[in-house]
Amino acid sequence: MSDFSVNQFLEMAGTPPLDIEICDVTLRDGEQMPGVVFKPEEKLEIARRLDEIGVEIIEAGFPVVSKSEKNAVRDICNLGLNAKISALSRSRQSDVDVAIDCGVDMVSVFIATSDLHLKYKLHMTCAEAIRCALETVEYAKEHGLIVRFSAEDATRTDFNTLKKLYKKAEEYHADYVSVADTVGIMNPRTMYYMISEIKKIVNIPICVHCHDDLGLALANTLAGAEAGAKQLHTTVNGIGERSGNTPLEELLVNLRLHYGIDRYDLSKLKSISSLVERYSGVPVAKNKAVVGDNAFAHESGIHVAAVLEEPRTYELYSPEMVGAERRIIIGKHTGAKALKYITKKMGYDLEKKDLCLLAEKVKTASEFKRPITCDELRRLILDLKIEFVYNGP
Ligand SMILES: CC(=O)SCCNC(=O)CCNC(=O)[C@H](O)C(C)(C)COP(=O)(O)OP(=O)(O)OC[C@H]1O[C@@H](n2cnc3c(N)ncnc32)[C@H](O)[C@@H]1OP(=O)(O)O
Ligand SMILES: O=C(O)CCC(=O)C(=O)O
Repeated sequence: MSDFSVNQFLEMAGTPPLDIEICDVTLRDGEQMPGVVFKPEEKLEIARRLDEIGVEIIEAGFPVVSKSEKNAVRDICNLGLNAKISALSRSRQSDVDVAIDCGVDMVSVFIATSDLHLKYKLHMTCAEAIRCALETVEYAKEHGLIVRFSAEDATRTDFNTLKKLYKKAEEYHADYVSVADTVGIMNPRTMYYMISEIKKIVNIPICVHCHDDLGLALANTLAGAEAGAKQLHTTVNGIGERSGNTPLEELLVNLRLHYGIDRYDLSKLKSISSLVERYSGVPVAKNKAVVGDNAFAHESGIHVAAVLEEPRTYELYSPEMVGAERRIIIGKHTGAKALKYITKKMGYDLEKKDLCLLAEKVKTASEFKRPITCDELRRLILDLKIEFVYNGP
């Protein structure tokens, strides 16, 4: 039996096959989340885990940020991972030099191209910014690097200017052009349109780097991929600037369920999520898709009764698929069937009428707005003052 239920509308709606790769930027954009600092050894461990999952590219950092950042990027390059290692670089030869020093395979040369950024941040004309970027792309290529050219704030940039710039970057032998939706302004329809149009202009692969300011980063990334974008950017748990980036775990599960891409090891998603949660100090919301504590937790009596017979009734995909576990919670919404299951596991054999009485007690006891622990449940069973068979420890 499959690990997940199939969406019958995929075939009806027509779903294109995707030709994609993942570039995970947890160690760079993820770390730009205010307050997040990964220790060098933590960066290495995250890189190893990303490699085990099978992401094709790891953006290991932005080496000019600090000495320890540079060392960490270098150490990651020396790990001998399967993934290609990339570093971020401003459109400056000196930034590329530091990346080369680290031994990276790839460099992401970026320049902001929107009027807002040119005027208020770079204090450059568009022509000056383009010159800087192209010279840097050329320099990085001359030094044997794979080069991604990224237009920062691409989605708020005059589209004709942007298309010309991407074409130029291709002429300067960039290996990829990147659409950075830096402030998350896009929606799936506009992203699909934008990527489709860029695809008509350039023959090199396109990257999409989406931010979640409107909660659409994942949807926009998928829309970009459907339009033909090759390289999809992610961060573990979606950490990153402001509202964060496209979450790796959500994207990979979508790629599996909706597009049949099964080369990534999804069973490591829960553990990398917990690791990054711990290292970053950014708690994962309980109700977060795929890796939240409640992703496979059930309290409602009707749900639990069904899940105990067949988990797929209320689980789209199995917890095992992503390395998580199913949990049955006891609380206000618990019914007799759930209690039968839980009490049996605790060693009790209670009659139906006693389970109903126990359910009432559980509902009263859980008015303090929290789940009931097994110890509390045991006390409630004793409170019933009934006869029962106990086979527990
Ligand atoms: C969309 C993104 O995520 S972009 C990446 C953002 N990440 C970071 O900023 C990482 C953390 N940053 C840092 O540690 C520091 O800002 C550093 C080391 C990068 C630079 O530090 P400083 O030299 O002190 O510069 P400062 O931060 O004050 O200003 C940024 C400088 O970069 C320049 N700059 C910004 N983007 C680019 C670019 N793509 N290409 C060239 N120059 C750029 C700015 O014009 C400014 O230049 P100036 O100092 O000559 O005025
Ligand atoms: O496109 C990229 O590779 C990075 C740009 C970026 O981090 C952003 O604009 O948010």
